[in-house]
Amino acid sequence: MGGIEFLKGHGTQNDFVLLPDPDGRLELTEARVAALCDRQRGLGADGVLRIVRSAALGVEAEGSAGEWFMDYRNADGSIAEMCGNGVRVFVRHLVDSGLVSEREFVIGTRAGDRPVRMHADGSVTVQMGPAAITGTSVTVVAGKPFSGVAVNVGNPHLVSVVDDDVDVLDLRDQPDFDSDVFPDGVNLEFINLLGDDALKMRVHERGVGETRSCGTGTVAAVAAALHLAGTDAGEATVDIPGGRVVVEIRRGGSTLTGPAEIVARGELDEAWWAGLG
Ligand SMILES: N[C@@H](CCC[C@H](N)C(=O)O)C(=O)O
Repeated sequence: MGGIEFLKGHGTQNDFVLLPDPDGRLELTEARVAALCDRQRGLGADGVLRIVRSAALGVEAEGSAGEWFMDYRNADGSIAEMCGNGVRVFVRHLVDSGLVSEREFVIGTRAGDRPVRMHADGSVTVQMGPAAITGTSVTVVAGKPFSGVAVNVGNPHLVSVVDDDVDVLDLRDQPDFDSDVFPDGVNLEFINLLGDDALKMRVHERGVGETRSCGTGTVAAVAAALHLAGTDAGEATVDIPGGRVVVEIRRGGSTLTGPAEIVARGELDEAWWAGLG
């Protein structure tokens, strides 16, 4: 008997295990996701993208106009609303594998439907919805406080402008944050402003740790930078350790454009999977 099909992909080095599950048959427990993402005892990834038809998901995908739904999980097994880099990789797979024949379509996510467009070079533009400024808060990295702008892009972010080069921050441990402001946890972005239309960013993701990129984080970062400059519309490149993306913010909406790569495919061992429970 064959194993369970998987693919491995990344968007600006934010990497994912993709699990094609059109009919929603896989039992994706927290333990299975955490084992798959473990870089020593599993395949290794920042998260899992389950590729499931909206119709097979029932209530969770109710009202989605998308044929396909991105069921995203963080590396620790927790469920998150949205993943900007993940959507691009998800789209790349759907188009490359022929599951979708158009270049423009809609993906269902827990944060709502996301219209997408795949370009000739394989890069993808995602309409990310509104990036809502929700207040301010403080995070503490290695004993040093950084004030930031809270932004909701379907999932929660706190963006701090840093005077020193973001490269010097030690993000190995979970930075402290105010759990009264972020009861469900938060993604923490640290940015350098490189001019009016360019940022450099590092990120500590909720449910993962430091990653080499976070798509929703880049949208939050540009929205916060514009907000601090007294405006709510503009475009910027964001350099993250894993590459570069382009973000556009406009009133009530935003777009994220960047690369997406599929790098491997194979089968999980069924006995290993079953043993994880
Ligand atoms: N890497 C993602 C964000 C994934 C979810 C995040 N860790 C959360 O818990 O909200 C992205 O590219 O947006």
